Amino acid sequence: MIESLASRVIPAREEAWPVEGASLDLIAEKLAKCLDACAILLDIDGTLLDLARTPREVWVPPGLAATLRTLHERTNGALALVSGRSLNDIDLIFAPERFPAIGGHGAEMRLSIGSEAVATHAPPMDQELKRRLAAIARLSPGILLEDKGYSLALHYRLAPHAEKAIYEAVSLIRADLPNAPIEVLPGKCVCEIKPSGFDKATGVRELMSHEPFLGRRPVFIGDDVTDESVFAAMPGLGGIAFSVGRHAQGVAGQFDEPSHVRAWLLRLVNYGKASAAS
Ligand SMILES: O=P(O)(O)OC[C@H]1O[C@H](O[C@H]2O[C@H](CO)[C@@H](O)[C@H](O)[C@H]2O)[C@H](O)[C@@H](O)[C@@H]1O
Repeated sequence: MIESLASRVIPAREEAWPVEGASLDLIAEKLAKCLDACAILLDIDGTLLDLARTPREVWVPPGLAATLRTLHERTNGALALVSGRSLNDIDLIFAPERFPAIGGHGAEMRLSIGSEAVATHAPPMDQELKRRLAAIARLSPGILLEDKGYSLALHYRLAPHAEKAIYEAVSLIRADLPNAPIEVLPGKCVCEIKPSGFDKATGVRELMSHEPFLGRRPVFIGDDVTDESVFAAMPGLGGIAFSVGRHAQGVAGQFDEPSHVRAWLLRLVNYGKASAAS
């Protein structure tokens, strides 16, 4: 599957495709010339948006939605958000904008702004299991529950001392249910219990097998452990990846923080304008 997709990658004008070791600025300049052969894939929390104390407190800075909209147009619709959040949540954050997206770490996918989710890889989580996991929040004030329907996330950014106790409590519940098809996904101050069998990389591979993404070179930016599967998938898809806030295996470059990602995306848009005019 990976090979067949890679072999269908548009051999993007070689002079335009960024070379290894190039500066982020030069990469933006080169990518701007071949956006019609690229797919732009962007993680949300910690990549596009600054991290906030709680999931509800994130904020979309002025200009970001317009930048994403322009990139969506310049790639003929091949821009997608790739997130651990549910599609519903993504839409609330970016409202009134809507973008193609992979939600729930690959549980859900929407191929175009106007379409509904085309893939739902996860049935609702068993209610009894959810109740047991939710009770873990009683361990300490400050532990927040995020119910995504098919998964449950326990956030401890406001109760960092509770991290060990949360993971221990989750392990005990899992030990009780050795055959349950679930896995624990550690994120930034969050412990998520999700169905096994998919991740962001499976979501991205599936997305890239559909129009308008099919045959394009993906450019992915992500910050978290949960983005590493996508970093690893990029070479097989003929794409490149960038990390945020830390070095990661196999990435072509690193941004220090989300505001640098936003500024780089804006440069990409502006370089694109300049090359369209010349
Ligand atoms: O894949 P992403 O788009 O990066 O989403 C990952 C998780 O992001 C959210 O949690 C994280 O961001 C919150 C807001 O900044 C922060 O308070 C929390 O500590 C982080 O873990 C979201 O709530 C999760 O569902 C996503 O899986």
